[in-house]
Amino acid sequence: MVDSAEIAVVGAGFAGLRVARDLSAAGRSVVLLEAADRVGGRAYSRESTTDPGTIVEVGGAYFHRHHHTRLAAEVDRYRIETQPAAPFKVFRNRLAPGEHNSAFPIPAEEFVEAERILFCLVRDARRIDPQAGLENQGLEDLDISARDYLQSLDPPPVTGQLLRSWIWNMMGQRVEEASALWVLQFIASHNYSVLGVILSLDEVMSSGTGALTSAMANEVSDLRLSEAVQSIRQDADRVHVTYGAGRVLRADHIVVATPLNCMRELQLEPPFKGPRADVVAEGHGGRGLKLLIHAQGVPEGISCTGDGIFPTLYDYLPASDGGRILVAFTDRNSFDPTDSDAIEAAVHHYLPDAVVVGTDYHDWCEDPHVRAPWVSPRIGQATRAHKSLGEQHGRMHFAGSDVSLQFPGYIEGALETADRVLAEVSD
Ligand SMILES: Cc1cc2nc3c(=O)[nH]c(=O)nc-3n(C[C@H](O)[C@H](O)[C@H](O)COP(=O)(O)OP(=O)(O)OC[C@H]3O[C@@H](n4cnc5c(N)ncnc54)[C@H](O)[C@@H]3O)c2cc1C
Repeated sequence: MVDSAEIAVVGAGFAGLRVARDLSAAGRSVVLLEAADRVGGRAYSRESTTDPGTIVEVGGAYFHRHHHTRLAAEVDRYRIETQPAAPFKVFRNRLAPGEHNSAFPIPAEEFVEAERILFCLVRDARRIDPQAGLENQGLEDLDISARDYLQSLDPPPVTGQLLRSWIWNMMGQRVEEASALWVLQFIASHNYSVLGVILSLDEVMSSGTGALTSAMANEVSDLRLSEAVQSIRQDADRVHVTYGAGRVLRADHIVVATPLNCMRELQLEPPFKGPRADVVAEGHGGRGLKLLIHAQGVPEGISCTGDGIFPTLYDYLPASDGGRILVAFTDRNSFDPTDSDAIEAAVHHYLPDAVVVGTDYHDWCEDPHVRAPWVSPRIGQATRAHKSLGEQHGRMHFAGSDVSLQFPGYIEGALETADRVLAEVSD
């Protein structure tokens, strides 16, 4: 086994796979080191634990071709079969006061005010240049809690609850903990469209993301699984990478494509300095929890949004027993996914007749190779370090959705940073 390469890549999620595959194709000598025993990282399709034989996504799944063009190109390259996300036909929205059981749940008496709120969101998102980094644009006044920001807009009740529920879902943090600036960044990324964010949950890969990540991995010349990197030291000529049981790999460059919340466990020499060092040490605050709830007695195409401990609960797949597998979003601080009584109560909040058969999930916060689900900064972090998180550090380069400028928190963001890093190491 060689102990040197032109380029070492750390982490075989979408970012690391794309970098290592394209460098392999260009004839560069590359070694991809992955701590887990599988590729894909936070894109993880596997057999359901509640419905054996059914493949489910416990991590990233949804995309929209219009916005997520790099991912669409990968899907097309390997002829990966896709299908529309389950279309919603039945609505149970608990958006106090009352229920609003329609696809567009805003009542007529709120139309004018709802339009004003959407205008304010788009107006404030327009202050963001998604390519510039949030720390460089004088946006500190927006880096406040999403709760305080929404209160300042004074939305009418149903519109306000709808926004709080979706923000909780998309940010993986309650509105009091999530940064309004990060919400606005999502809107800016999706062509300055609020609906663009919600409608980006459009399409899924029929056999799971694993089919795509395996196809990408097959084109990587040297992939080493179950090999965690511990330290990276660089001198004037090379980087020295210590991994596995103390082995050392020498390379001209290294691409670190690990989740942000794992970076503080890597011993880097020289270390980061300034706000970047602080934010890496703190870790981001995303705690999003995606639960796959196998239930009977629920209508096909159900969609629930509202004031429950699950801000959203919606249809995902048919189960083999005639029931449905639903997706619920909440966050790991607010909810214990092992508490089956709490799951039943949370489902009954929207669907009193449902019978819960079982629940499946992956605890990303406890996964030692990931440490958190999708990226969602703590209030005040993004205006201290955003673009700088992905900046080249000598011979070290940084990729991954968590350091993306345009699509952080999405698979597309991982591929976006791979483009940047490929350009850096080609110079
Ligand atoms: C529950 C959930 C739902 C999501 N939903 C969506 C969605 O619907 N649509 C969407 O686009 N995105 C979604 N995302 C986000 C998306 O999955 C991620 O942003 C994306 O997959 C991250 O890719 P990545 O390559 O940046 O990092 P990762 O996929 O996390 O890959 C990083 C890799 O680094 C490895 N690693 C860590 N430390 C080391 C080390 N020391 N040495 C070697 N290897 C190491 C890890 O094992 C991992 O394989 C979701 C994420 C989660 C968790």
